Amino acid sequence: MAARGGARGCSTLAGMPAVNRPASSGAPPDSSPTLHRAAPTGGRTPVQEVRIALGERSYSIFIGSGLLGDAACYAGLPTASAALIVSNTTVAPLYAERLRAALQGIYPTVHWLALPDGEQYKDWQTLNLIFDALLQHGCDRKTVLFALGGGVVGDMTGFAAACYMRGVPFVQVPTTLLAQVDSSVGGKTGINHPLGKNMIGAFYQPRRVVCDLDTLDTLPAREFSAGLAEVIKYGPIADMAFMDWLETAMDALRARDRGALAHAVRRSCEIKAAVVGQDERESGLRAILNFGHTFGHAIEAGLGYGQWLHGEAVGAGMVLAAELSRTLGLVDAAFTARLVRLIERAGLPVRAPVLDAKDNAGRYLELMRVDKKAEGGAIRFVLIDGPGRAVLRAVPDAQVRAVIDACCG
Ligand SMILES: NC(=O)c1ccc[n+]([C@@H]2O[C@H](COP(=O)([O-])OP(=O)(O)OC[C@H]3O[C@@H](n4cnc5c(N)ncnc54)[C@H](O)[C@@H]3O)[C@@H](O)[C@H]2O)c1
Ligand SMILES: O=C(O)C(=O)C[C@@H](O)[C@H](O)[C@H](O)COP(=O)(O)O
Ligand SMILES: [Zn+2]
Repeated sequence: MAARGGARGCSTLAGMPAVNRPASSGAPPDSSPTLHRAAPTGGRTPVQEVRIALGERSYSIFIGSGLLGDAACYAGLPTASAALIVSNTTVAPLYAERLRAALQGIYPTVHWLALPDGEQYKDWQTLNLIFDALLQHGCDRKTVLFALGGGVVGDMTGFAAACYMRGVPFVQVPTTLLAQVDSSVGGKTGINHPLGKNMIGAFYQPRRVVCDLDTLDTLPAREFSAGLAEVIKYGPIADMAFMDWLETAMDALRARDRGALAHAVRRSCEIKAAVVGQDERESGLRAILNFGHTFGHAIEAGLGYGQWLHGEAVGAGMVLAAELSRTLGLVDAAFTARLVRLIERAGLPVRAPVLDAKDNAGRYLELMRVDKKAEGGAIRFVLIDGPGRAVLRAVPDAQVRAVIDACCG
């Protein structure tokens, strides 16, 4: 499929069997260990493994309870004389010691670094702290980086790994819901620019992803809701059965029920793995993962990074993108109402903020013109082309303006 402007049905996962079969099938063998665990005890969920099939860059995503401190999760990774755990000032005190203890039998030296916490620090200056630490510790080109934290730490650590000595291995240990269901998987790494979100970066895959569901217990409710936005995203773009399930499981998810969480993280990772496995560098299909993001990134940059959380901006952005799809006749009002209700039930804002009191729509359009999906000055939106199907399409400014005017503030 080619996600190019205009035509219906050009960017869809519907009917693509790869999305519905476990991503583990067909993956080439690698050095990932198989985690053998006894039946769950003491409320623990069994360990699940999702494979992302990218030829020699294939890797496993482990999902379960108590994984962070389990050395078995890190067996079979590249050998090195040192590892560097990159975290932040909030997550490091909670979890860095547990990860360090698990890694100390594997790497002779385990260094760690805590970056300042916040989206506003996803920039060059903070990225440079990782290079400073690597050089000050005399880290060589085999050093393995471990990203311990949310999407900000993960995106920056991955980018640092892509750049340091032109590439060192890295592992994602995501501790937010958003990072477990989305940012730790698929190899998009990078930093923000004041003029545009994630504008500087690289596609660079981790060697493994270890999702410890227990870490979500300490996540603030607002951050948890933000993560739910990226979970909800997978329904309208790829899997309406998952959206049905989310409608029944939303209360359990928000109560952080382990079983519900395990299913949400696994299914999200399966869908993302299937998409990325077909289009690693976003030449087409992968753009569907950007549903809600064209508007969402404008909100983040327009308000100033960190004012609205990424997931909050994506939640309101999905409402705008769904409404745009409706005005173009791609979905009906019942579908958009259903999606808006689900986003609301996740504890997310459904009305986008006003970015400019004088010309709000003009400001949105200005910010969206730098979106990475734009071509020749035309902004291209991920639209819902019938429930469970997404399409990438340029839309005339006047229609975008009308939706912004109707849905903001
Ligand atoms: N690479 C990708 O494919 C991709 C996908 C989606 C989002 N992203 C990026 O991810 C970022 C958002 O990630 P995020 O939502 O994880 O935000 P985040 O990394 O800022 O983490 C959210 C907050 O929760 C704290 N935190 C993390 N884990 C915790 C825990 N277990 N207990 C208590 N506090 C914890 C963090 O310190 C932070 O304050 C954005 O920069 C976004 O652009 C990237
Ligand atoms: O993995 C992808 O592809 C995504 O689009 C996932 C998004 O949730 C994520 O926010 C991503 O970082 C956005 O990518 P960008 O290329 O629009 O910056
Ligand atoms: Zn996102």
